[in-house]
Amino acid sequence: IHTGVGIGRSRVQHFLYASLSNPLTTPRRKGGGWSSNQLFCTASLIVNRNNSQGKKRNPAKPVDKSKINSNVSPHRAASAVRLLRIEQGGAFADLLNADYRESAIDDEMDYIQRTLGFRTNPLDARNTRLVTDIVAGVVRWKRYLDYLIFSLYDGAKNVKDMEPLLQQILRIGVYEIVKLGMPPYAVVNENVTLARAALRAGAGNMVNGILRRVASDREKDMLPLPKVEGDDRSKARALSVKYSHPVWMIRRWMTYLGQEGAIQLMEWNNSPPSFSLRANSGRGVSRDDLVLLLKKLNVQHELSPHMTEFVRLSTGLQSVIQAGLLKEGMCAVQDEGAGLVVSVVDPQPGETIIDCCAAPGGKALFMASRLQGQGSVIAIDVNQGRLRVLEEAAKVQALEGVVNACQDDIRSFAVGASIRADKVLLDAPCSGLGVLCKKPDMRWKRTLKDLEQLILLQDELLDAASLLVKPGGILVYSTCSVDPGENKERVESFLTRHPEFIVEAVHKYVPNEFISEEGFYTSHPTKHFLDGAFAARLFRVSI
Ligand SMILES: C[S@@+](CC[C@H](N)C(=O)[O-])C[C@H]1O[C@@H](n2cnc3c(N)ncnc32)[C@H](O)[C@@H]1O
Repeated sequence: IHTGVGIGRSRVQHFLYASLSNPLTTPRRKGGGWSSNQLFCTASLIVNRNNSQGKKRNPAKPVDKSKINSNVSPHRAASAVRLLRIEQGGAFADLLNADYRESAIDDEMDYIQRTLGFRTNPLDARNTRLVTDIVAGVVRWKRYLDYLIFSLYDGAKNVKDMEPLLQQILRIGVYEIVKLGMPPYAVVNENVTLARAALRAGAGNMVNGILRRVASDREKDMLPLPKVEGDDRSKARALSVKYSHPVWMIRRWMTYLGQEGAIQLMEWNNSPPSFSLRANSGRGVSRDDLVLLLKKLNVQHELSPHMTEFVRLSTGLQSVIQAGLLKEGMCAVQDEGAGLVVSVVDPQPGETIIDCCAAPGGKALFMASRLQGQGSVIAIDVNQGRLRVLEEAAKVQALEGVVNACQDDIRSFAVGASIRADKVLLDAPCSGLGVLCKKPDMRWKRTLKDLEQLILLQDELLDAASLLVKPGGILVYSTCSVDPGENKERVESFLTRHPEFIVEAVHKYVPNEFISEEGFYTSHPTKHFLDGAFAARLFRVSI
């Protein structure tokens, strides 16, 4: 029996046959737990190593100093370039900022040089955090920022008429003044300098005019805003500017959450996200151990009231990342909303679990850690690149003996397979409408047409996943959406096609506050202050 990740489909099936008749019992590492002494030593080592790494953060390759423009603010130049890359589809808004490799910092400077024609002074840790915050904020507030810019500037009818770099510089400036409340004088000067250096004097003049006008209108509390009035369509259009979301999403939310509910959800999506960490029992790290490490790093935290492995951070995620706790596999960043889906699956040692859409592995690895070294998680995903991330994470978290990755489309896998698992998780591709707070660019990428296509795909994947459940076994269908069309309606439709399944209410598995009247698990951001998530537990009564 193989214990490594990355095996092909036929080997997975062979593995399954073997493990079903003879459950895999990988023993837990002897002495796998960590003493508090070990943990303190580890934390010190990590912190010290990080400090020494910090000294090495100067660019490794020789820099042509003549091309460094030290008048330009590094975080604004980097933000403008990153925003351009996001808009052109080459990057995404990374809130974790987890890439502290020298090469990544070099890459950022290379992009700046290629786009603007010069380098800036290097980004220090504070500047790097500012870039993350500004980029995420500008992406979130894009529609509102553009409304302000084009209400105050009549040279262009709409965004498309303005050159892209100028547009990003203006958005950054307006965001800094209006949403961050930064001193207007500095914001105007710095963004004018950037526009002059990266474009031309005339662009600097335009930035000067618009930002000054924004600053003065804000001072007088006279910033323009459309009135929320008229029929639903007009109201949704005005709300779309005020809360910077696509009209189609607002109209959908107004239908099933009401106008107030839709506004609350948008306010949540526009707020800075908070993060949770899961202590990795795969490496023998308990939540108490993790708490000791966080105390050592002076990171504020509180215990999750819902799950014994989870800790909530108020701030300090960057310190956790820089200290290497993720890289060392001590813990993983995971939202409790997603973690509770694993509680619905309720993995038990010795079980064989198939995760049909497993990558990048958040739930697969948490399920694997709950198996305590006995049993297996077959992690299937159609996307090779994302599956590679899962495989790497399985190694880091010392779970590769339990997780077996397999690249395949679950629809063809299920048709050819004669295997049946104890539990099958289908964490379906979805609109992600429950996690917009953590994914600032997602709201602009999704369309109503996507949602309609995803619903068709979810039905097909559910049909396929159901083939893999043994009689008496469990199928869990989950999403990170708050849309009933992707959640309870998909389950209702599945049950009409599959009378061999019935709903098992999730009372035994998650706290009551998360249980819908139909017996499903639902986490709603504005009710539970977690990511949105949904899971239904379906019991296979017959063959
Ligand atoms: C919501 S994500 C899964 C997240 C994952 N469960 C986790 O916790 O990290 C959905 C995944 O479904 C995969 N997927 C989409 N269509 C698929 C298919 N037909 N067969 C297998 N995987 C598929 C995507 O590649 C994507 O990784």
